[in-house]
Amino acid sequence: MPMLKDPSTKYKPFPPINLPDRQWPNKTITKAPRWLSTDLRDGNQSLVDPMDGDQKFRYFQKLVEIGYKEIEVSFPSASQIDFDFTRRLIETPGVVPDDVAIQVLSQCREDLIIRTCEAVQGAKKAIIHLYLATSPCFRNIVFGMTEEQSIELAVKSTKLVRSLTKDHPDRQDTHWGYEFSPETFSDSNMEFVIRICEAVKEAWGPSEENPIIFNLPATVEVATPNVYADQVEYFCRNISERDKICVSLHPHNDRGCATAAAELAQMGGADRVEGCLFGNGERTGNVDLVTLALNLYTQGIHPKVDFSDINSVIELVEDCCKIPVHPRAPYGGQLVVCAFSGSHQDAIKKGFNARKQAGTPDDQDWVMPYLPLDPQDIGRTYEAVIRVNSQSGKGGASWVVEQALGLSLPRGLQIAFSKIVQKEAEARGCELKAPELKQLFENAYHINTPSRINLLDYEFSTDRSSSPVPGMERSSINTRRTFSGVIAIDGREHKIHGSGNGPISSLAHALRSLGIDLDVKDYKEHAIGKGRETKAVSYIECEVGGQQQTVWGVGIHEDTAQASLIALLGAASTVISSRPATPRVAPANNDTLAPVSDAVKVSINGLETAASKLGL
Ligand SMILES: CC(=O)SCCNC(=O)CCNC(=O)[C@H](O)C(C)(C)COP(=O)(O)OP(=O)(O)OC[C@H]1O[C@@H](n2cnc3c(N)ncnc32)[C@H](O)[C@@H]1OP(=O)(O)O
Ligand SMILES: CC(C)C(=O)C(=O)O
Repeated sequence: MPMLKDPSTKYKPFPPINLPDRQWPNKTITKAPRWLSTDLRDGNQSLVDPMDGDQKFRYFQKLVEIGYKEIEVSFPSASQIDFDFTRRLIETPGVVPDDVAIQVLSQCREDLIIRTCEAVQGAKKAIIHLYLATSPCFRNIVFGMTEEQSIELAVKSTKLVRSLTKDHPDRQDTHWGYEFSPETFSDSNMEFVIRICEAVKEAWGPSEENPIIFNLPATVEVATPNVYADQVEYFCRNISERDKICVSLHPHNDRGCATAAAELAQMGGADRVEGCLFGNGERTGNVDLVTLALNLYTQGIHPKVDFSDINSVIELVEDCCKIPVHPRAPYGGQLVVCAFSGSHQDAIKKGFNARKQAGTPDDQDWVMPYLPLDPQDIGRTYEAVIRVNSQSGKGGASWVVEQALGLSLPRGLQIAFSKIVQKEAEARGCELKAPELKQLFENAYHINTPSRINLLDYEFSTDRSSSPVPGMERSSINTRRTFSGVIAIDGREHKIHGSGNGPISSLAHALRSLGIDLDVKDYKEHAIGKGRETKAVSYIECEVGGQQQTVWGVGIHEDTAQASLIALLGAASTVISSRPATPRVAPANNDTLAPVSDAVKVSINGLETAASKLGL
C-alpha cells in the first residue's frame, strides 16, 4: 500500500506531557555523566552474527582501555556463550579492573534471574539489571498484564535478585548494584512509571552510597527529544529519595535524535547514559557513545573516556560487529575530517596557516573553519584532512603539496598547478590521493624526475666596468654577470653564455641563444627543512617571450643561487616540452649556437627587476 494521503488515520501524534515549569531548557551540561557501554549486550543482541567469546573478550578489553567503568557484558541466561563469557571475565585474573563493574541483563523470570546471578558470582563489582515493559502497548499486547500485575512481578523479581545478591550470605564479597528498567519508558504513563519504580525501590532498599539505578529507556524513540527531556525531568522531580537514585538514560535512535535526546535529558536531570560505540544496537541503534563523549570534549569538558586512538576503536568495532562505521558518522567517519570542496579546503588551509603564524600551541584555542575538533586529538593526521577531486580548488592541491614536500607555493603557482590537477581529476573521474598529487606536481615541475634540460656545469664571472645589457639601467647593484656553462637538452650537451644583472638574468640571456626566451615575472624562495638538512626552494614565473603564456619553474637545492637556476631551467624545460617539435639546437661543443626558433625577442627587464631586488 502506498503512503496514505491522510496518515493521521493510522498514526497518532505523541501527546506531550504537561510540564509548563520545565527547567531543563535553561540548563547546560557541565560534566560527563556516568557511562554504561551496552555494546556487548544491546549492541551484540542486534547483530546478524552475534560475537563469539573471543570477540567479546577483545571488545571488553578495548572498552576498559577507553575508560568505561560500567559495562553491560551479557544476557547470561540467553546463551551458553554469554554465560561462559561472563564467567571467563570473572575467572581470568586482571581482566576486569577493580573499579569496573560488570552488568548483566535478565527478564523478570525466576529461572532466568537465578542463572543471571550465578553468572556473576565472584565478581568484584556487579550490577544486576532487570527490565519489564510499562507502556500500555507492551503490557496489553506482549504481556497481557494490568498495571498492578506488572508492579507485583517487578517487586517479586527485585526481591529475588536481592536474596541472591546483597542479602545472600555467601555472596558478600561482591559489591552489588541493581538496575531496573521500565522498558518503553518513552511510551509509558509517567504516573505509572513512578509507581512501579517506587515499589521496586522499596523492595531493593538502596542507600545514598549505593543508589539504585532507574534506567529510563527510549526503547523506541517516539517523540521529539524535548518530550523525552520533559519525561526525564518529570521523573527526577517526582520520584522520592532522589539522592538514593541514579537516573540513567537509554535512548534508541528510531527518529534519528538519540544524541539530542540523551543531551537534553541530561539537562533534565539524568546522571548516567547507556549506549554503544558508533550507535550499534537494535534497529537504528542505541545512542552513539563516541558522539556523546566528543560532543562534550568539543565543549571543553573531558568526557572521562579516551578516544585518542579512534582508528583502533573503529577497527575493532568493524571487525567484531561486521558493520562498517558510516563514513559520515560524527567524529569517527572516514570523511568527517576531510574536505573535498574548494571553499572548505581554502578556509581550512587558511585556518591552519593562521594557527601556525600565531604560534598557537597544539593544546590551545581551537578556532578552525569547518572543523569542530582538531583531528590530531583523536589520532587522525592533518594530511587526511584535505582531499582532492574535481570539486577542489587551488587550496586543496597546494595543501597536499605543502604537506608532502614542504613547499609553500606562491599564489600564482597554486593557480597554475590547480589547473593541472583539475584536468587530471576530471579525466580520471575520481579522487587524487596525496601520493598521486605529489607525483603530478613533481612531474609538472621536474622535481625528483628527469628534466629535459639539465645544468651540467657552470661558472659566473663579474664585470664591473662593462655597460649594462641593452634595455637595462646601470645602478650600483647592476654589476654585470656572465654565465658560462654546459647544459644538456635531451641528453645533448650545449655550451652557452649570457650576461645579466645576476645569475638568473644571465642564464635567461644565455638560454636565448637556444631560442628559449623567458621573461621572469615573479620570483619567490623559502627554506625547507631545518639545520643541516635545510634546502632552498625557488619559484620562478616566466612569460614566454612574445606570448601571453606563462610558465612556472621550481628548483630545490642546498645552494640558493643554484636552486633559482634549476627553477629557470625547469621553466625552460616546460617551454620546450610544450612546443610542437623538438627545438633545433646546435650540436655539443659548439660555442656559437644559432637561434633554434623564430620565437621571440629577449626581454629581461622583468627578470632584472625581480632578481636584482634579491641580488641575484
Ligand atoms: C529492549 C531490549 O533490548 S530487552 C532485551 C532483549 N534481549 C534479548 O531478548 C536477548 C536475549 N533473549 C533470549 O535469548 C530469549 O528471549 C530468552 C532466553 C530471554 C527467553 O527466551 P524464551 O523463553 O524462548 O522466550 P522468548 O524469547 O520467546 O521471549 C518472550 C517471552 O518472554 C516474556 N518476556 C518478555 N520480556 C519479559 C520481561 N521483561 N520479563 C518477563 N517476561 C518477559 C514474554 O512475555 C514472552 O513470554 P510468553 O512466552 O509467556 O509469551
Ligand atoms: C533492556 C532495556 C533497557 C533496553 O534495552 C531497551 O529498552 O532498549
